[in-house]
Amino acid sequence: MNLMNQLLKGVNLYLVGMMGAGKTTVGRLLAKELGYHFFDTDMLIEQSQKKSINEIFAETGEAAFRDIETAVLAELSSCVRLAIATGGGIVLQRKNWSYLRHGLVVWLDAPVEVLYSRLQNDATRPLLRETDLKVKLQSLLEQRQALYAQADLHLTLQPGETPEQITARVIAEIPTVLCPERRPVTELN
Ligand SMILES: Nc1ncnc2c1ncn2[C@@H]1O[C@H](COP(=O)(O)OP(=O)(O)O)[C@@H](O)[C@H]1O
Ligand SMILES: O=C(O)C1=C[C@@H](OP(=O)(O)O)[C@@H](O)[C@H](O)C1
Ligand SMILES: [Mg+2]
Repeated sequence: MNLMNQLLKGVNLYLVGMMGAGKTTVGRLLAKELGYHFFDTDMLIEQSQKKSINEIFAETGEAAFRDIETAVLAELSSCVRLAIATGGGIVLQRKNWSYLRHGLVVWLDAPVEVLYSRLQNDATRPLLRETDLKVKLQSLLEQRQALYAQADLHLTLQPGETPEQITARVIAEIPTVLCPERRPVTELN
């Protein structure tokens, strides 16, 4: 077992952040690097409801979606050795934090311009439809920033930073949370 796994002891990693920040993309890579299992709360919701996120929002509304999201998170929090990509709104419900706190919460904080460039042609996120995308993203970020900031680890992403580079940075920063006296690890044996 490598140093990182000795430090983590199976603690789950929860990726939080705005739509388009890269939680699903980086979460998958993180799981691979750590020998963890990858889960995405949105994917689990769509599988359990046999509907898309768009359909759930359209047919039962956002409140119902949030209840399902909490139920999925509760299930996941009872497991170990998971890298979990959450939906961008998971931080909104206080009860979700009682589950997130079972693990290590990582905020992938990408600039609005980057989110905008990635989501311009996206049709899978109901909250971004029929609206001025950049204004909406800015407004959501302003509403949520203080919540995201409660994460254990805050990674400010740079334009052009690849998913692989971000994954490596998350891993390097984990010891600074688990062993506060430590600085980022550059070499993991
Ligand atoms: N570091 C990155 N560089 C370039 N594109 C990225 C990066 N991370 C994610 N993407 C792309 O941005 C879009 C949103 O990524 P995704 O992982 O779904 O974000 P989230 O789960 O946070 O909403 C996808 O098209 C993905 O391929
Ligand atoms: O920010 C939000 O409120 C949402 C983010 C989405 O997930 P991603 O962050 O993976 O896009 C999805 O859960 C839903 O559309 C709501
Ligand atoms: Mg996602």
